[in-house]
Amino acid sequence: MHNDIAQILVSEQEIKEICVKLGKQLTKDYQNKNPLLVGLLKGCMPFMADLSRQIDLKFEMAYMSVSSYHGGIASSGDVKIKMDLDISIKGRDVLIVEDIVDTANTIVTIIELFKHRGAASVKMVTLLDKPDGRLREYQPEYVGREIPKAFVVGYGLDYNELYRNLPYVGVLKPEIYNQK
Ligand SMILES: O=P(O)(O)OC[C@H]1O[C@H](OP(=O)(O)OP(=O)(O)O)[C@H](O)[C@@H]1O
Ligand SMILES: Nc1nc2[nH]cnc2c(=O)[nH]1
Repeated sequence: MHNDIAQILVSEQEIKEICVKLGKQLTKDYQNKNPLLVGLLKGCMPFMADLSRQIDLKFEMAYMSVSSYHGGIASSGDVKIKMDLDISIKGRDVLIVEDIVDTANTIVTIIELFKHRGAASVKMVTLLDKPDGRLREYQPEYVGREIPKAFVVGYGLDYNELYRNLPYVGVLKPEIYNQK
């Protein structure tokens, strides 16, 4: 698997440091609130597991499965809810946890939905932000690392459902895409 990676963009060590830093900030900012962390599956999984253990507060966690990348490396622009939340977010301070913001189609759609459902506040924390990929205007409140406009895999991020288990974030070798 590691042989398919051309370049590591965010190392395992850097990811650990990002989780510690964001965890401290969120602990401070949500001190007197009762936040609900909402992870957007599947990509959020490793980040949510590591980040949540760095937040020194009592909070609930919930998950929603959304997808707009139907295989390959291009957003369809069509955000599908594959599994919805199992709790009400009415009146809650929601913190969405994501692995990446790219076009921002996913996050803008979900924020609109959560506001419509009556959340008291909706903010987001993302491990990666790719500002050059934007198709919609959006600035995440909490960002681990900005990255350039390249398709990345690892630490939750997939290519055709593979590579999510890489412990770092990297760029695939071009021949991997060309095999299809
Ligand atoms: O800003 P955008 O261009 O909308 O891209 C961001 C979304 O893309 C990925 O999800 P994907 O649709 O690939 O589903 P997954 O989490 O199951 O991999 C990622 O986890 C974000 O949810
Ligand atoms: N795996 C992966 N999914 C994404 N979704 C939006 N951008 C990306 C990306 O760079 N890699």
